[in-house]
Amino acid sequence: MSKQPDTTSVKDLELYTKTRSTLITGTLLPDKRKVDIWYDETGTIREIGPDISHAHKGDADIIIDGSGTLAIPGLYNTHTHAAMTLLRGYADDMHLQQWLSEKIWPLEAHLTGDHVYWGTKLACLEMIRSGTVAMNDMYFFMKDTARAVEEAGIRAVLCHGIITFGDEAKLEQEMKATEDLVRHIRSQNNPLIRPAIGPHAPYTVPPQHLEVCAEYSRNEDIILHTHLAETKQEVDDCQKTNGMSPAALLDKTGCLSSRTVAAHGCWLTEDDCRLLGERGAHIAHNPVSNMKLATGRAMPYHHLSEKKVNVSLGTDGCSSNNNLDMFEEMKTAAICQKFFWNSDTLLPAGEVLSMATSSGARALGYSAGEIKPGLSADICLLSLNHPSMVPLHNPVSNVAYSALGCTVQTVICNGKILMYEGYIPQEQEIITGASSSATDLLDRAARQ
Ligand SMILES: O=c1[nH]cnc2c1ncn2[C@@H]1O[C@H](CO)[C@@H](O)[C@H]1O
Ligand SMILES: [Zn+2]
Repeated sequence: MSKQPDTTSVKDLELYTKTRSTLITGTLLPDKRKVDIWYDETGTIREIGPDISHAHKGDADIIIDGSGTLAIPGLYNTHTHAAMTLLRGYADDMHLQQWLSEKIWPLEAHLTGDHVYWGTKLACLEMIRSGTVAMNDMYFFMKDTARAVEEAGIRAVLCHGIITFGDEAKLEQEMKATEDLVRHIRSQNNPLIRPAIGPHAPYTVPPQHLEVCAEYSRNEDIILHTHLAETKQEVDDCQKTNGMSPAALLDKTGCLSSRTVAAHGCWLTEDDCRLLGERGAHIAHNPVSNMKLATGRAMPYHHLSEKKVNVSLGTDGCSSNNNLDMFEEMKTAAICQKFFWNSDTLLPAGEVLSMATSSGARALGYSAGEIKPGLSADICLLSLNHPSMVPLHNPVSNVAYSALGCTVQTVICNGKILMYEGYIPQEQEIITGASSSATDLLDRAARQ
C-alpha cells in the first residue's frame, strides 16, 4: 500500500529504516525538466519522466512530494578525515608542517576508537545535512569509523592512514591494521562500505614502504588513497631525496593506477599530469583546505583535464576546512581556479557539479553519481523556496555558486531516506555525544 510520509510531524521513523520502492513526484532536474522519479526496493532508479506517477503509484511503498524541489545527485566527498570534526577549530592559521607536527599529530596520539566513532557520527550528520552521500576517508581506528558510517547509511571507502617514517616495525603494525580493516569490512557485507589502503603521503611513507602498499592494493583490488604534491616543500624535498617528483615516485613504486585516489595535487607539473592521465589515476581536489593552509598553488585543473585525468572534489578534514559542506567546496573550487590561473572561463558551473557527483562516484567505483535509470538512487532534493535558489534562471549555476548545504531538504542514498524534509533521526544525541567526546579528547591530552 502506498504511504505518504507525514510531512507535518516528521515522527515517521519507519521511513528511515530501509530502502523501499519510492516515487518522487513533480521534482525539477537541473536541466529544468519537471519529472517523477521511481526507484525500486533494491534502491535502483527504474524510471524518470514527466508524469509517470499514474503508472507507478501502485508499485511504490513511499511517495515523496517533490514539488518545489530541485533533484541533484547525492554529493561525493572524495577526500576526508571524518573524525577530525572533533578537532574543528583546535588549531587554525598555521603553517602546514608545523600545524601537523606541533598541534595535530600530538593530539591525535591521544585518540581512542570511541573518539573516532563519535567524530565520524558527527561528520556523517554534517554530510547528510549538506547533501553528501559518500566519502573517501583516511584516519585511525577505522573499524569504529565503519560502525558510525553503517549507522548513518552513507557510502564510504575507508582506509587506515599509514605513516611509517621508514620504521620497519611501524610498517608491520600499519599493514596489520590495514589487513584487519579489510577483513572486518568484508565480513560486514555492506555493499556501501569498502576497504582501501592509505599510505599517508610520499613524505611520511618512504619508497620501499610505498611498494608494499602498491602491491597490497593490486592483490586485494582495492583503492589506494594518498596525499600528493600538496606543498612546494614536499615536492622540493622529494626531488632532493629521490631525484624525481612525488607523482613520479608514486609511479615508480607502483602506486599510480586506476585504483589511485590522490588528494591535492597542487604542485603537479604538466609531466606529472600526463603520467596521472596515462595511469588512469584520480585526483581529489580540496580547494578550501589548500587555501586555508596556503599551499601556494592551485591544482592545475587545465592540465589535468587536458590529460583526461578524472578530478573529483573533497573537503579534507575539519581542522583544515573547517566544515564538510560540499556546496561551499564546489563554489570555492570554481572561483579558486579562475582566480589562481587568471582564467574566467576555467572550471564552469556544470563541470564543478560533475566533479562533486559523477567524477566522485567514478573515482570511488560506485555505479551512482547521476540521476539515471539503472543507477543507484543517490538523490538530494534542494528547496527551491530558499532565497539562494531564487530566481531560477539556471539551476546548475545556483547549485554551484549560490546554494549552500542548508538548501538541502531531503537526502536519499541507495534508495534509503537519510534525511526527510530537514529531519534526521537521533541528530541531538549525535551532537551531544560528539561534543562530550571532543572534550574528553582534550582532557586526556591535558592530563599527560
Ligand atoms: O592536509 C593535510 N595534509 C597532510 N596530512 C593531513 C592533512 N589533513 C589531515 N592530515 C592527517 O592525515 C592523517 C590521516 O590518517 C592524520 O594524521 C591527519 O591529521
Ligand atoms: Zn587530507
